[in-house]
Amino acid sequence: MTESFAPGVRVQDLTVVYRTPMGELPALAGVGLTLAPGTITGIVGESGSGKSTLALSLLNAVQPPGRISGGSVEIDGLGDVVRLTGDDLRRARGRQVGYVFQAAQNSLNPLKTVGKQLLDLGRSHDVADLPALLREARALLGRMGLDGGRVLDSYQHELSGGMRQRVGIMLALVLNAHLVVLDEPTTALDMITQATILRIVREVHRERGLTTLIVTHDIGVAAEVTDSLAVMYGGRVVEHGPTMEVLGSPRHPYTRGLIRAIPRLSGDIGEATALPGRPPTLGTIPAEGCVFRERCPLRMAVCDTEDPAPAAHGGRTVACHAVGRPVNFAVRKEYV
Ligand SMILES: Nc1ncnc2c1ncn2[C@@H]1O[C@H](COP(=O)(O)OP(=O)(O)OP(=O)(O)O)[C@@H](O)[C@H]1O
Repeated sequence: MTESFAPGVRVQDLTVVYRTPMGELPALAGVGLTLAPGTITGIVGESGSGKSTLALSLLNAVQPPGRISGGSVEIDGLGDVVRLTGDDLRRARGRQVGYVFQAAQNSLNPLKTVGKQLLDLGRSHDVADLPALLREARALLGRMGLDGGRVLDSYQHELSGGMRQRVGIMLALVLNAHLVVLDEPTTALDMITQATILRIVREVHRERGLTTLIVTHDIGVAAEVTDSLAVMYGGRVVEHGPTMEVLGSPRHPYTRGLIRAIPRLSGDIGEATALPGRPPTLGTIPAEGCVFRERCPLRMAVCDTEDPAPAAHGGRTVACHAVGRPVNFAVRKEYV
């Protein structure tokens, strides 16, 4: 890959199942998602909606008891990563796809300093100039407000959760990958540090011409950094489009509910309305019909039997039977 190559990513019909006592159950069911080259895409949704599973699939890194049972993940310059195996897959991870997993704070090796682990990473990817790699790591850590030299000489237990998280972000960026996947990159951080990290993620994204995917629980984080936003529910992408459009005029009833549930900084906390009910688990995702119908104020008869396919509505895709159809006014009035 060349220096300025931001890859596009096309996830098509992706299904991932986990083995459970009830048999193999889908955590992702026929997911489609396109990441345009050079953009930052956010994935939001409640716990268990499949965000991390989708992020892992971009690296073909779903671990047993899970497996990708269908579909493809085409990354420009790499091909379908679902088909990559062995050395090709190992080389792609880190070098072409940089990633920070959700548990990044705990994923360092406790027996080696950060610097030693960085050198191991460099060697495993055949980096010829290891001193340059160390310099780059120190510079990235410095930008994130840390003393790079000190951090590289430290063991995991000598670093706070927030420092380890920043080490994780450094490791995702240091090999100069052009597709970067960040799963909850700022959860362990206080508000000020979170803002700093997000600014750096955005700056590095722009400077290097990356394609970036950020998984987050936090719609505020998504609003701040992403160009495009995918909303997940029950293993489906229910709405996807430009972030400001999705947040400014959400169309899927789940997206609306999520946004109404956010307490505003200014104004009455009572204005936030919790979404009634709970998200489904693998065992309770309905086998047919719309996965959101139990909590949906726009439920219609068809929702019980047909899983709505994502359909284009302007620059957006929305998977809902009620969107784009005339809806019973009494229901709408109560809901809007
Ligand atoms: N190792 C596993 N074994 C069985 N089920 C799993 C496993 N990992 C995830 N799941 C299930 O798959 C579904 C999707 O999980 P996933 O972690 O992708 O969701 P998520 O949206 O990232 O949630 P969170 O925000 O809590 O991380 C959930 O129902 C989860 O319980």
